Amino acid sequence: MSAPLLAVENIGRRFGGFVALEGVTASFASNKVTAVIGPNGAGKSTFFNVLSGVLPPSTGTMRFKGRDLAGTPQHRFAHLGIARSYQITNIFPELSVHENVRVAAQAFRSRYDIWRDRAALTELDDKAAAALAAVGLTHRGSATAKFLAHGQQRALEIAIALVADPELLLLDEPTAGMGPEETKEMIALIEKLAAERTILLVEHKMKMILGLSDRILVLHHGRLIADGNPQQIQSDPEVRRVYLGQNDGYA
Ligand SMILES: Nc1ncnc2c1ncn2[C@@H]1O[C@H](COP(=O)(O)OP(=O)(O)OP(=O)(O)O)[C@@H](O)[C@H]1O
Repeated sequence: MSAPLLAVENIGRRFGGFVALEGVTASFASNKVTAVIGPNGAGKSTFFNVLSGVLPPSTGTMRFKGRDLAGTPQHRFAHLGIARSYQITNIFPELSVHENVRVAAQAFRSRYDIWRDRAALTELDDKAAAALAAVGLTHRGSATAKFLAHGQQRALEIAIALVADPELLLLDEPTAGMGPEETKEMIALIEKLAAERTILLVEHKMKMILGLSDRILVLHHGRLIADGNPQQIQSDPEVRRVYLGQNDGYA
């Protein structure tokens, strides 16, 4: 078995006296889709925020490709190969779709050579075009971002994350607010992206998770209560007990 892309050990996070995440140990192999699920307040966002460098963990260690991430500032995460999308669409509404991605590509590059020469600009344009192609938005490149449909805005957000060429892509509720058709398109996109990188997602749509994920982690009260493939998770008695009476559609 090859070394995991990301390995976390005994990760915890406190907010004052409140323990939002405790003792989570897991490792993630390359080119797999892993979903993180759990009832409201289970610690999913906190886990994501820790994995993407938004919040430092209070306890535990994280290693990415064998490198200890302790003390790594958030902006370095993308350079190391970890990028994320957010739960709330996070784009510049007045810029064009292409400009949104190019600005991200510009921000990602070394600030010293951005305006160096024409070739550097062409490179940024090419990078933006490749990211848009990867999410199927080439045909909307010149549209003003605010006029995109919700599903396309979420795809644009993913394109923005892709300019860093991440090996690990964290998606926070990528289908939030989507109807069945847009959800189907997003699933197809995630499947396509997963062929070339590792994907971790937080989602509430259980049917989607069971169909899409190679592996599912279940958090409850900040603890990892189950870790397995969709079949194992579906038949796990503790998971069933936790979801009983929840409105997450688990069945
Ligand atoms: N910045 C913070 N300060 C204090 N408490 C926090 C903070 N962020 C999260 N919490 C608490 O930590 C717990 C876990 O929250 P978190 O948002 O990680 O859960 P979640 O599983 O993502 O929930 P949801 O499904 O509702 O988004 C909750 O009780 C929440 O109130």
